Amino acid sequence: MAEMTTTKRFSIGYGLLMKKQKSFIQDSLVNLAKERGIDLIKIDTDKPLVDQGPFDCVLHKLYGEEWRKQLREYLVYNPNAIVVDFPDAIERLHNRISMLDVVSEIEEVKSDEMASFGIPKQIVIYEPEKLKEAKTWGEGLKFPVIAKPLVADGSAKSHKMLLIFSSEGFDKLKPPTVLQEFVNHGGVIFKVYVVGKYVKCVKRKSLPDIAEEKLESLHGSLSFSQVSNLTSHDRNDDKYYKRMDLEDAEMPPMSLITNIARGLRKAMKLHLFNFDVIRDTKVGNRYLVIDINYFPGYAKMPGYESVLTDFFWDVLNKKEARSFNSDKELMKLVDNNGAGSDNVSSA
Ligand SMILES: O=P(O)(O)O[C@@H]1[C@@H](OP(=O)(O)O)[C@H](OP(=O)(O)O)[C@H](O)[C@H](OP(=O)(O)O)[C@H]1OP(=O)(O)O
Ligand SMILES: Nc1ncnc2c1ncn2[C@@H]1O[C@H](COP(=O)(O)OP(=O)(O)O)[C@@H](O)[C@H]1O
Ligand SMILES: [Mg+2]
Ligand SMILES: [Mg+2]
Repeated sequence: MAEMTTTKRFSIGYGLLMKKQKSFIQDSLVNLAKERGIDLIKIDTDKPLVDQGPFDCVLHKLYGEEWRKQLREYLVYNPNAIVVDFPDAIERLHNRISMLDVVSEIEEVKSDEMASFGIPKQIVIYEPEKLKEAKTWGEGLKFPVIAKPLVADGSAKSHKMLLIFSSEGFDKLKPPTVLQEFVNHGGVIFKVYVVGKYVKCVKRKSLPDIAEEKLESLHGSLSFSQVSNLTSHDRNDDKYYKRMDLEDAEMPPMSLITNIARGLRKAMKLHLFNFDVIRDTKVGNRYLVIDINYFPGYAKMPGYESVLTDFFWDVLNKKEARSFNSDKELMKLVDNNGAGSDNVSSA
């Protein structure tokens, strides 16, 4: 025990919105990290980052040019600090097209023998009027479709969705919008949490299936809060979900899930994210990734304190497979400081 005092301590500065601080920075996490020699320290966003710390690592879920500038500056003065994760890499997840594009980048190599994966058919639209002229409605997209805001920046607006059954439903669209084919998936969604090398898959309830026979009588659109109304009354919201035993739902093959997770982690150069997966009821062993979120609600993950503490420890002791601030990446950040260099997309 006496030796403990000589062990090096590490500090992690966190830059998180109030809501995230409340859910993520719990005493149980702070204390466990402390026992492992890691101090979690709140970053004061009203003060320049360079005047704070020094931190061995900066953990954040903050956006905007001002914050990027702060991070860049911090790295210039603290070149050995580790930033989890880089804004350029995170940004890819703020657009529902680039977000899922990455899935096709890893698709071919990783499809399992027993199961395959991909994304639902989708298109992006800027002018809904054009969709009225039937021909533009191309690429074999079939009703019903889900209209999702193109931008996924965490705002309430970016989570507002419509289920569209016929072209009349386009009237309510506020473009730019992604139209994605609705896929029946048995009312169960799999949320896969990724924390560096760690992968955890949990089940959650989702939108109920829409019977084919029902479709002829369905027109226009429904906002998500109304979705349960379109199914027969025995499937109505709570009652339906209570009866539909989540526990009975079969889990996806873990080998497939970990392969996707590893592929995404490497392709996106991100360490902290989750993704939503559904199983296409029609096909059975086909899995579709529908959403990827940066730094999700980890506190909902069983044993999140030890998973995150292990990850911090690995990062601080350089045990994470991928080196963080490799020269190249640091250069990109620093370069971006100068005028005219906009070639920093993570694609
Ligand atoms: O609020 P929480 O804890 O439910 O976490 C949200 C996530 O829920 P999940 O962990 O997947 O169940 C949520 O995931 P979903 O989009 O619901 O799949 C988002 O990651 C959300 O972040 P943002 O608002 O999109 O920036 C997350 O919200 P923030 O807390 O990061 O704002
Ligand atoms: N293509 C789809 N087919 C069926 N259900 C879907 C589809 N896309 C989304 N959903 C349902 O809508 C919910 C919200 O969509 P998602 O893309 O995850 O948006 P968000 O970023 O707001 O979580 C999902 O959790 C799922 O229940
Ligand atoms: Mg989601
Ligand atoms: Mg999301």
